[in-house]
Amino acid sequence: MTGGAEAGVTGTAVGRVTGGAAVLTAHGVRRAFDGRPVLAGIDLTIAAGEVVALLGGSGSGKSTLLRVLAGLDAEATGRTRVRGTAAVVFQEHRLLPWKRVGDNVALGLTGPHVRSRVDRALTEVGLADRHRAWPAELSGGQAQRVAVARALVREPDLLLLDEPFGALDALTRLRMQSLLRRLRAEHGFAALLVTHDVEEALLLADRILLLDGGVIAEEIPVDLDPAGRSADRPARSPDQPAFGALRRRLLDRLGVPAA
Ligand SMILES: Nc1ncnc2c1ncn2[C@@H]1O[C@H](COP(=O)(O)OP(=O)(O)OP(=O)(O)O)[C@@H](O)[C@H]1O
Repeated sequence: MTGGAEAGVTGTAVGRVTGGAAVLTAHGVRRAFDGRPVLAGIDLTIAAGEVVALLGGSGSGKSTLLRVLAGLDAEATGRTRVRGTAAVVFQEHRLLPWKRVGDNVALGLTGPHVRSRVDRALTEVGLADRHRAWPAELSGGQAQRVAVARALVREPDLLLLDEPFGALDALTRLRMQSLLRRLRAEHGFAALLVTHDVEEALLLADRILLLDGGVIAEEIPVDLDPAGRSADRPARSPDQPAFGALRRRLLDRLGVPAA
């Protein structure tokens, strides 16, 4: 998906991103359901290559905001702009069950090198040999890897991720988090990650935004080791004291009492 104009939200693809430029800007985004405001004026900028996590309580409007930014909500108002190419990964894999894995990844691609691009993307998510499998033959984690490959094959400047690992078991989720860190280090895409999971936000993000009362109520830079700018740097760990302190601060802010 490329950032494009949708009724109510103006968005224009204006070419590839160059270093340091904002890959996403949103200004004054509002959305109400049945007269009840859910987004009440959101301003947001994501720099090229930056990973931003969007945290907030259940029903705070995280998925609504992501859908607006993805150009999937015609009713929202405000301005959004994506520079370059954006791709979305949802909590459910959304693969077409009647198409083989490779054809799902290739969906909508044109040009002479589709097959090799698809093979490369599947290899990058560890599924080089599942090209001809049907979605029903995959585990939940594998299906979600295919969904990531389908996004990756578009060489996105920005990934919009809506609870992408939320339906996976804890071990698979950890594997997917480290896959995302590695892919980000290799490809340098920016990402907006909607998550319920404070630890996931701290492991992956450069910056955390707290959505509350329809606005970005707080912005917290994650001042820990880089979350994967380079594949060989040690990954962040929940064992680090600074990590624990930030986790506690976020849980307090979300109203989760200390154990
Ligand atoms: N299509 C819709 N019609 C009516 N109300 C909606 C619709 N989509 C979302 N809402 C309402 O908007 C509010 C925000 O929903 P949203 O799914 O964006 O929250 P969320 O922060 O992603 O929640 P969760 O963390 O539980 O997924 C909720 O009160 C929800 O009921």
